[in-house]
Amino acid sequence: MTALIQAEGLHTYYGASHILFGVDIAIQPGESVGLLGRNGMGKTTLIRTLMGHITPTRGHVQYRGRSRSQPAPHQIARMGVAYVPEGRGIFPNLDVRENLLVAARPGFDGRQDWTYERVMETFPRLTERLSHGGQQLSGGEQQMLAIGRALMTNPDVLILDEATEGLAPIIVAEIWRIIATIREAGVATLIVDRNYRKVLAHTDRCVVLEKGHVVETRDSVTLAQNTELLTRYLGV
Ligand SMILES: Nc1ncnc2c1ncn2[C@@H]1O[C@H](COP(=O)(O)OP(=O)(O)OP(=O)(O)O)[C@@H](O)[C@H]1O
Repeated sequence: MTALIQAEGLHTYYGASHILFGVDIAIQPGESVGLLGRNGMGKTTLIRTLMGHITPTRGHVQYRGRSRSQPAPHQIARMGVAYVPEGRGIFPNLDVRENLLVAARPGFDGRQDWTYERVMETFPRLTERLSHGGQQLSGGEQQMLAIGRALMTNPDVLILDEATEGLAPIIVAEIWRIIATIREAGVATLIVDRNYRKVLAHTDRCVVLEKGHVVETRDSVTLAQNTELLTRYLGV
């Protein structure tokens, strides 16, 4: 099986600061992968490198088995990779419906599984807010809209960075329900979230980063039972 994303030996810097040290990570079709590690260990930097927002100084990333040097973020998106960044990224001046429709496009192989109607069914809360502008939505609704927009691109892999950050518990629960629905639909996911228990429960496998190095890759069920490793790498 060809991986949707296969990164090997990534080294990433911000100016003179060396952040990622030879990171390998792969995401297979339909697979749910968690990215764990304490604050500042390089999770967001890795995601931004995979998305082409930062160019690694060494190493390379293949998308569906294809390499090209320094692909732009829009080219990576066209390979079926959707990214919901920390802090969202919706159009504040468009209403909910417009935000979704403007993002709509067929997937990599022409699939159109995620129609406007299906996204609406997945996010019942948004149906009550259709004519609201992006800026009128609550933080949780904005997050749902950001995920909905990503689904409208019919991705094969959805990358979620801190999707539940700063939201009320009832909304957090709703977002995890949505993540489970997306997983059941066969969309691969890469998830970063402070709630490591939830990440372990909603993924097949987790990769642990420590100071820019991958220190563990284990199936999530095994890792959830290994308190020694969780304490060592997550300080819990
Ligand atoms: N734009 C930037 N310029 C310089 N250094 C940065 C920048 N963004 C992040 N860093 C540094 O890079 C390191 C890794 O940060 P990163 O955000 O990738 O970590 P993280 O694991 O996602 O943590 P967090 O959960 O705190 O976001 C940190 O030391 C951080 O201070």
